[in-house]
Amino acid sequence: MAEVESFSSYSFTRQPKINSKSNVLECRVCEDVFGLQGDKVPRLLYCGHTVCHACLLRLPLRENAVQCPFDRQPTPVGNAGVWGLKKNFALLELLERLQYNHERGSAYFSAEFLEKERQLSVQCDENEQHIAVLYCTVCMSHLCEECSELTHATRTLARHRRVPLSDKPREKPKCPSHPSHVAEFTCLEDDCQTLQSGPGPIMCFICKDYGRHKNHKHALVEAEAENIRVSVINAVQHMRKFMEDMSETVHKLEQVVQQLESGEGEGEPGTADLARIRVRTYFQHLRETLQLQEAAAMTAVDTHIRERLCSLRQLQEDLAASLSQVAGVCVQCEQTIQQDDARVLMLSREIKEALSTIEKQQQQYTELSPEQLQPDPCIPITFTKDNRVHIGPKIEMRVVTLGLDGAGKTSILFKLKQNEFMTMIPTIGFNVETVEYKNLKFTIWDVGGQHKLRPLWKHYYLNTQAVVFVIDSSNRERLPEAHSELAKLMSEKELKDASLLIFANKQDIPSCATIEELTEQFTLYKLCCGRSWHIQACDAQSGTGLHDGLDWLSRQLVAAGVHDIS
Ligand SMILES: Nc1nc2c(ncn2[C@@H]2O[C@H](COP(=O)(O)OP(=O)(O)OP(=O)(O)O)[C@@H](O)[C@H]2O)c(=O)[nH]1
Ligand SMILES: [Mg+2]
Repeated sequence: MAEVESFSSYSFTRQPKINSKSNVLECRVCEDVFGLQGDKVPRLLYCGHTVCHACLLRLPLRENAVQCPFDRQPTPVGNAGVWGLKKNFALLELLERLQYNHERGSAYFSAEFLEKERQLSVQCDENEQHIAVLYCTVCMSHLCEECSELTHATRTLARHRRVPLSDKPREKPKCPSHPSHVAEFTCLEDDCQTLQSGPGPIMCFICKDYGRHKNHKHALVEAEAENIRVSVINAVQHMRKFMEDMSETVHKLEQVVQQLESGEGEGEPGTADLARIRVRTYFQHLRETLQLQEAAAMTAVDTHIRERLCSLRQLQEDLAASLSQVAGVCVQCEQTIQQDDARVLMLSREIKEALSTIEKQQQQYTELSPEQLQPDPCIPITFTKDNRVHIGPKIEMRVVTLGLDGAGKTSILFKLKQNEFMTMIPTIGFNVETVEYKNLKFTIWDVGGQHKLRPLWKHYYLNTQAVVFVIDSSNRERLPEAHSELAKLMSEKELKDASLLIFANKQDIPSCATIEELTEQFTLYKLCCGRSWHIQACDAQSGTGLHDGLDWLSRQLVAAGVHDIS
């Protein structure tokens, strides 16, 4: 007994190790801690429950058997009575180990441990200003360290078993219908479980075997509560994991905010500043490039003006000289006709020479260009997409028309040039025409598309600003062939900067492939990735769509587009 005492009434200053196990080391009938020998030795019943020797002695014998106080299962005892029942050796071993540890125990409750107990925020029963950390299982009072020492100072009270607050023994519930009995069971029937009013699902053995829960499914209160605890612990673990994840995200957010605002290290710019710097640098570069382009454009215009003024002044001077010469000859002629006959004859040779010079000058005058004869002070300016300036009435564009034989290339060219649709013969070699449209002058090279002529296409690539690829949309069988030729063109280095206009021709023929079908079949978005391209439905017979195609082409060359300029 002395051993048990020394084990159960340890000071609050000891480690909680033994204590935290003590609830499994108590006899659940008398709530005294089991002993290694004597009255408190734990003995096993047939049903598996363990009861101390003293409590077993108090149980009534029925037909030479003791009934388990928990589940009323009988355990036969022989002539030796309860002395003959087996000791619970596993428990004894555990007890021994704990006791050994305890006797060796030099450790004390750590400040950290006491702080944990304080966090339960239970008031000390002796002094309401204090926070309890212990529970006296005899006085059933909650105590702080100080009050525990003060109130349990006497020799008898010092033996009271005090456990950390978190190890306070759980109270056994009483049966609501039979308050003198412990409610050991809980009913598992749905109706009893969900019952809001009334006695509820917990019950004693009387209710279970004879009363309102007779034949109901049931479980031990302890086991069921343990199940609930396990599921709550799982839920808590789940929540902790959730909290960890959230904290991690919050931490990441913090880091990102910091990196955005102030960068990785001391004095380093954050990503926000870096983005601003990039924008500023980009526009600074753009301004510098624009300034250079503006200067180049200005130089081009100044040169044009200077040359123009120079030639105008030269013409002015030439004409003024001719004018005075003609006027002089006129005067000379008028004076000559006033002279007498002999003098007129003498001067005739001189007059003839003067008139012949004037005739030559007149001839030169008639040979002057319309611009020289009808000078226009306007300076027509067009800006190209790369911000170059074009001075003159028409901006020129070099275009090559390619596609399979019979696609309608020549038909399109002649429709654009002469607005005529003629039955064409296959092109052997090429046709070249200039087509003027708004303020553009297209030089269009139409190259024969027959298989044997295709190796010659490459000779037309140099300096080509745009490729017009013509497809016969009505000939579905040849679409794969057209696709393969277009794919080859797209891989040509010399054409890498050229714009691509695809004319989906012969749209007048029913059942021809639509723009959407061709875009998909030719995988145009992939094939023409990184290049300016456009697919235009058209038919060379009526001319529908052809000018839309030219408009698109002009927009690839001219900055503001022909609509804005013309
Ligand atoms: N219905 C219809 N027929 C067209 C159209 N365009 C061209 N054609 C006809 O298609 C045939 C071939 O036209 P071409 O212009 O010679 O074809 P191409 O692409 O120049 O052929 P090659 O010179 O051999 O490369 C001719 O009979 C044209 O009349 C169109 O839009 N609709
Ligand atoms: Mg042709």
